[in-house]
Amino acid sequence: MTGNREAPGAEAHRSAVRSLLRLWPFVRPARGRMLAGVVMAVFASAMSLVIPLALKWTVDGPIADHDPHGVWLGGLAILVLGVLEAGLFGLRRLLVARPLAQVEATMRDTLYRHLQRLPVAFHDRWASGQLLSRATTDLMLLRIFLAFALTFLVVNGLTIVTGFVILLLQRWTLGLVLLAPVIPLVILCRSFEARYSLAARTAQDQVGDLTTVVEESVLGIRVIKGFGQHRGQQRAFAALSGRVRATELHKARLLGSLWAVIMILPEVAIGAALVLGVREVADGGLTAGALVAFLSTALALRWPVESIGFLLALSNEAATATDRYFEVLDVPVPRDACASGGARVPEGARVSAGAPVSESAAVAESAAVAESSPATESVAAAMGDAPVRMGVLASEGAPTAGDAPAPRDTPAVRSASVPVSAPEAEAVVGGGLRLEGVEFRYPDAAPDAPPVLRGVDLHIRPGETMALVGATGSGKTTLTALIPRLHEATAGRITLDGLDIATLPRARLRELVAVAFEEPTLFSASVGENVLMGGAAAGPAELERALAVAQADGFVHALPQGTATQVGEQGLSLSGGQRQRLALARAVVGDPRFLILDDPLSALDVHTEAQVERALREVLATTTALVVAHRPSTVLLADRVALLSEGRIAAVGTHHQLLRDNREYAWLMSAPEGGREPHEDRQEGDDRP
Ligand SMILES: Nc1ncnc2c1ncn2[C@@H]1O[C@H](COP(=O)(O)OP(=O)(O)OP(=O)(O)O)[C@@H](O)[C@H]1O
Repeated sequence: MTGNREAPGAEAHRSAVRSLLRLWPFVRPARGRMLAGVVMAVFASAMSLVIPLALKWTVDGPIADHDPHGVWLGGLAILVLGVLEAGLFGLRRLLVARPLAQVEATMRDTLYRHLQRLPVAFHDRWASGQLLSRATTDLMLLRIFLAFALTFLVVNGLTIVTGFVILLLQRWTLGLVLLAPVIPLVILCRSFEARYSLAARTAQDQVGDLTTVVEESVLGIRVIKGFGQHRGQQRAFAALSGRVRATELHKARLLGSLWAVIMILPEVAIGAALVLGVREVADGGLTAGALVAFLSTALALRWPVESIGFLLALSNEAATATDRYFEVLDVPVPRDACASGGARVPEGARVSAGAPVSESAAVAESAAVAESSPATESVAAAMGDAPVRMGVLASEGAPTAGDAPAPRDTPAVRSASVPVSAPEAEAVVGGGLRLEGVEFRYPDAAPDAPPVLRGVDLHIRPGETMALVGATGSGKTTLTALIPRLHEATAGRITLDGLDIATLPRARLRELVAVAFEEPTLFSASVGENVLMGGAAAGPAELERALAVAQADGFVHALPQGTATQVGEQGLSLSGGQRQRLALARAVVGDPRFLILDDPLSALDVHTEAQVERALREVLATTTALVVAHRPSTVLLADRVALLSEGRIAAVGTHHQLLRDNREYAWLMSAPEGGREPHEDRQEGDDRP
């Protein structure tokens, strides 16, 4: 993933409260305990307001009357109130910790599931660090807000109101003196909120960019070291990190200035009340005990008032985190992607697309996730809709008439493990893989750029293997990505055994089609788990067969724990050829009806390639396959070859026919002379011979 891709920018003006209200569907299951926590915190704060009253009673009563017994009683009452206050605060923490950890886990789980269901085009557009930071830093900010800031905003707000009522009741003149700073403070807080929320958004986005750079540097460490780019990379990182630092300092300055005013104004007001109060005591208008109680109440309100600054800051950061979270969750998921696994988004949490399911489903799902093993879960989750072992639609249709030779006569009929619906059985008559007038343009392509594919017509008959050949950048990978609907064709239609893939449920489509990509991606799991991702119903026997087909059995069994050996992150502990063979094994393990291979042998040495080709021939004989090929040896696996040129299928025929009749194909398949690459013979901008 590249760091250049952007995440949608911040809305400059939005209400923090409105943003935070969107958390309700997730918070609802914890509402009982959260409310109980607030009640406890209110009681605890009430204790802090009752203590000054006990103090007043002690000073004006037993101390004034020189009653040692009463003084002890007063002291004991104050001690009990203090212990109660501390105990209630501790209990509150215990009460909310578990449900809020669950809220965070559910939100993270929902985000992850949603990401798995979003189309590839979304992942092309979003930088990985932006998604990572939403799933980690932002959710942590939200937990802190829910566990701490939200409760204390309520409790401290109530404490301040109650405290001022008590102060006004005790001595309204002195109470008004303390109330005087409220108006400037409210104005200040409003201006702070607007500025701080912008700074918080910038900081959180910058942390996302920084995460992307760290991730890319770690994954690309070989390239960075190989090209001695560590200093350049370090400079780029330092520049980004400097920007994060500057934003954090800006936030600290904003918070610091708010805090200074929030602390100074009440101190000044308390000082003024003290002077006036002492004068009243001297004039005999007020008892010493009443003044002590008044000032103790005022001092008990210091922390609630002073805390408003950073509670507002935390709330703004949480509102920003909520916006960032829902920016992803609001991206519509293709409807059938939801249907296959269920969109585990609490009711009301998502505003667009896909039918949200109940929050209890989300929680139950999260519990199930927690019980499964991390490795298996991560692999299964990475697959999104883990494929069920493929079945067969029905008997093959006879090859249609055409000018090319008939495919090998090995029928692609196997025992069905997935029930075949009536429409599927009817549709199979026009069997094979067919592309009709297919057009595709990348969503982020320049508006004036021509589509990558325009009017692609191609028919691969049942059981046939078709090689797809074309110049670099001609759109071969793009075309293969349309068949399992990793991207949606912008026009035209693609049918599998006569069924339009646009109407097939995505889960069904993925059962029918298996893909091995040019870049073999492996996950942090065992070799066996990586391969078995290609066939949920496949067992040890299928695993062994797939490894043998991909000529991977030799090296896999030589690994310390055989198929149970863990491959490192992204399979980097294996060679490129080994990874490619495992990716191939994964594609064939589910015995797929349609097999799409994107240059599957590119990283193999000639001897291994020859061995893999031999084994692949057996697999290809029983499937309908499209194989992207750059080399004659790979092309020879196919019955026919399609030449992709300028976004269209320019020619279809056997390898030898095309070599003879098509200059572009002959040029693409010819070995470079004298070490010169074919494109060196051409003019700049000319992609054809
Ligand atoms: N995500 C994307 N967004 C925009 N354009 C893209 C994207 N992916 C590929 N392209 C463009 O689409 C065109 C076809 O790319 P594609 O990868 O399909 O070619 P290819 O024939 O498979 O090339 P190669 O033989 O080098 O693998 C290229 O011009 C490429 O720049």
